[in-house]
Parts: sequence; C-alpha cells; structure tokens
Amino acid sequence: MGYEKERRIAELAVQRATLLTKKVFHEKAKGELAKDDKSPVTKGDFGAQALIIQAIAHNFPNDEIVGEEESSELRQDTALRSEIWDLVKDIKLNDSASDALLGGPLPSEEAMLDIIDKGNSPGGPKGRIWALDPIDGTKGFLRGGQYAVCLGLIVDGDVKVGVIGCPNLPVDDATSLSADIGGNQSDEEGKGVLFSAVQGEGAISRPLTSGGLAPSNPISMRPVPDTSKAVFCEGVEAGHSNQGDNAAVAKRLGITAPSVRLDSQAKYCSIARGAGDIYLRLPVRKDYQEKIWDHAAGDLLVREAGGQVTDIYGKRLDFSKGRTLIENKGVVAAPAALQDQVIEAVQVVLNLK
Ligand SMILES: Nc1ncnc2c1ncn2[C@@H]1O[C@H](COP(=O)(O)O)[C@@H](O)[C@H]1OP(=O)(O)O
Ligand SMILES: [Mg+2]
Ligand SMILES: [Mg+2]
Ligand SMILES: [Mg+2]
Repeated sequence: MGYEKERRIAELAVQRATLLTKKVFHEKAKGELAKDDKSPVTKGDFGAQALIIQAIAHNFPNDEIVGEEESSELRQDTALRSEIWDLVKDIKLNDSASDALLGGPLPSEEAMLDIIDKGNSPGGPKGRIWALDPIDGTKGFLRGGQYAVCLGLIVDGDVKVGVIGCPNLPVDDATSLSADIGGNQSDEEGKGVLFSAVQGEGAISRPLTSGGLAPSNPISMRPVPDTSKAVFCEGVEAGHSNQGDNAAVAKRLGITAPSVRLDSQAKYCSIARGAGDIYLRLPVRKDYQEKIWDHAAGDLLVREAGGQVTDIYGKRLDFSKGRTLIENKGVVAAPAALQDQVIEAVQVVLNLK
C-alpha cells in the first residue's frame, strides 16, 4: 500500500482543522475580509491553513505546499490576527496519540504567520507538492451552507492522495440526495464526513470525529443505466459556473431530475458516494483559471470511485502547470461509462463543435 502515512496525516490534519472551522461556522462574526479578487476570506480559512501546514511541515519537512491563503492582511490587522491565534492555539484532537502525530500546537502568534506563508509554493511538474484549500466554498461557509477542507498530494504532476472534510454533509450516503444539503445547516446532528483516496487504491469515507479516525467504508459512484437517469450536482454561486449552460446540457442528456446544488468540493464528494452523478463546472468567464487547490483532491476521489474528470475539451486536469489549471477550461466529472456522452453534450451546447 503506497502513501499510507501521507493519507493518515492528511486525514488527521483535515479532521483537526474542521474543529476550528466548525467553531467559526457558529460564530456570528467570522472575521470576514475581501481579498484583492473580491472573494471573501475568514478567520476559519487562515486558521485552518495554519493548522494543516503545521502538520505537513512536521511530518514531511521537505515537501512544498500550494495553499490558497497568505498572511499579508494579518500582518497589518493585528486584532484579527490575535482572534485567529486565540482559536488556533486551543485546537487539538481529543485523542492524544492522534494529536501527537500532527506535531503539537503552533509555537506562537508570530510563527503562525510564517506557517501560513509556507503555502506559497509556485507548484509545477516536479517533486512532492501539497495543494491546500483550507475552506473551499467560503461563500457557502458564510451563508450557512456546504463547505469543505481540502488537501491533495501531487507527486511529479500527478495527484496521489486526496482528502476532503465536509462538516455539513450527512454521514449517511443515502440521505444526501433527498436532504436539504445546500440549505441552512445549523443542526449538526448526523453530519460531517471525511473522504479520502489514494491513487490505485479506491476511495473511502468515514464520519468526521473530534478525536482519532473513525472506521471507514469504501465508496463508489452509482451505476447509471443511461444519462437521462442521472442527477447533476452543481454550484450555488452563479458567478462560479454557468448555470444556464449547465441546464442546456442537462436538457440535451434528457435529464429531468432537479440539480442538487451545493458549494465547494462537496460536489466531487457527493458524486463519488452516489449522491448525484455528474458535476459540471462550465466556464463563466474566458479568463478565469481554476486553482489546483479547488480540484486536486476531488479529481482523485472521483476517479478512484469509478468516475472520470476532464475539462470541457475532454482533457484530464493537468496539475503540473503551477498554481492554476492553466491548460484546462471548466470541469466535467461523470461516471466513466457516461463521460464521452456528457462531453459531447457540453461541446454542442458551448458551440465547440
Ligand atoms: N469566477 C470564478 N469562477 C470559478 N470559480 C471561482 C470564481 N471565483 C471564485 N471561485 C472559486 O470557486 C470555488 C467555489 O466554487 P463553488 O461555487 O462550486 O462552491 C471556490 O474555490 C472559489 O474560490 P474560494 O475558495 O475563494 O471560495
Ligand atoms: Mg477563497
Ligand atoms: Mg476553493
Ligand atoms: Mg478556499
């Protein structure tokens, strides 16, 4: 079995980080700031990035990290920085053996900023590079909907390990399709799932806990006899993928069931466990480059669960080009047997053929 230690550390690091994000999720003041690209960031994003990088650097000190966040705002905003430190310094797994594997607490508030900035790798085609999205779907997180803590290990351009923590997804695979999973999530009863995959070894899920890792189950995509029986998973935010084009593709494929709408890589997780079948992310703007941390873990999870993940041209996602998927446009993820038909429909709708 390859990458056993990497999977375990990544799972525990993500699980620990969700203890922090769940705290912030329930706070009224989440420390929201707008970044240069106008997208939001919160205490949860910064804190989770610090905790996860600490765990990776402790266990794999020579690895590089492509993390979404950086500390420059916090170096100016000392009040926000202290609030984040107040959260970070107290977070630990309530299983001491598991917590010890992550290298213990961060040394200081100052060190926390430098640790956040270890996520500044340019990425690229060579070596071991972790792609980290400390909160994916920050808009969902702020709205009280779905979000995910995502970590992938890319080795020489290829995703080898993918881990995604979804604190607001139902534990039971079967309820996810019918439940109001995109809506308000104030009740945490029966929620919280940790997904993982290692290349060549399939995909698994287990309930998120506040201590050690819970027992896992294998997951797989549902068999879908033909495209008309499929269910789409798509984003909530109209600015992130083209919902009109998605609807036109669904129509071409004969799909009548309503889409399941949810923020973040919880979409990859949902189709990987059979709670939905097809994830479309059709471009809204020509110039938007998807980020590797938004897709690395989900791409592997779906492929290991029996799916295929490509861009709108049918090309596999290329994680070897730096911090963005500069060689790809959009994302199409579907059961492997249906992928060609879905790509065909996407290309007709987008006038690519
Ligand atoms: N213009 C855009 N097009 C596509 N994705 C975007 C755009 N702006 C932000 N994103 C990213 O899309 C992801 C959320 O997608 P979804 O709507 O499917 O949940 C987030 O990672 C978000 O960034 P961020 O991580 O800053 O929230
Ligand atoms: Mg963001
Ligand atoms: Mg993201
Ligand atoms: Mg994010």
